[in-house]
Amino acid sequence: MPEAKIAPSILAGDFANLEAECKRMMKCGSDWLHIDIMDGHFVPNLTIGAPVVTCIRGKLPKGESFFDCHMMVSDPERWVDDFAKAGGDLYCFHYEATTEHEALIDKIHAAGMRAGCAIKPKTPAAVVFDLVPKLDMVLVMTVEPGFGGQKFMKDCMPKVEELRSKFPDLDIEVDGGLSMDTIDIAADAGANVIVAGTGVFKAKDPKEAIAALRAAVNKRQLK
Ligand SMILES: O=C(CO)[C@@H](O)[C@H](O)COP(=O)(O)O
Repeated sequence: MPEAKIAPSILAGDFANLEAECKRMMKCGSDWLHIDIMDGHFVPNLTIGAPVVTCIRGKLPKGESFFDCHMMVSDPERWVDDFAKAGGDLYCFHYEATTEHEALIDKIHAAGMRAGCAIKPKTPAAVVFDLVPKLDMVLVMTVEPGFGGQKFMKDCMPKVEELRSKFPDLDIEVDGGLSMDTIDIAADAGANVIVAGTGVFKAKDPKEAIAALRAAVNKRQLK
């Protein structure tokens, strides 16, 4: 299983102070920054677009901070070049948002980013099996995408188990409701990239929370 990566979701941060919030998470030991892009169409919520990501990238140099862009958008092909220019490192589109998966992955790679594919809770893991050889990551959503602060859906774990047993070296990300209460279930299933918004930003000590999430994934790797 690849190494643990903890990716705080800045959706749970203070959007009026994004630079400070991102730097705070990096100082607290986060590996990646998870950036939730919502278009009000693919999901019933609106967040930020490439201009905001460009501004954050201006304050956090590439190479020192990894931007994991979760594209909850219809027509994900449309934004690839903008997010590459904005300084995105990983462009994770939703399987449900396109029919041209392979072409999109090629486009993301050609733009210089890693490619991820996310699946919603009701989408079976098998839809991505044939894409995995081309992908850098699969994201198994553990809530319906659209909002932070929702309850972790444990019944998505068989999909993580299925993916981990077929693809031991794949980065498998989980996102939604991850905290110290739920991390062991996700880590035992085989997830190694952990997105946590509320669980980190609202923790009494975010540094401790990040370290504890990482320790839970590492503990599973030793089993
Ligand atoms: O993509 C999403 C929601 O659609 C997530 O990234 C959430 O923003 C995670 O927030 P918490 O559930 O950890 O508060």
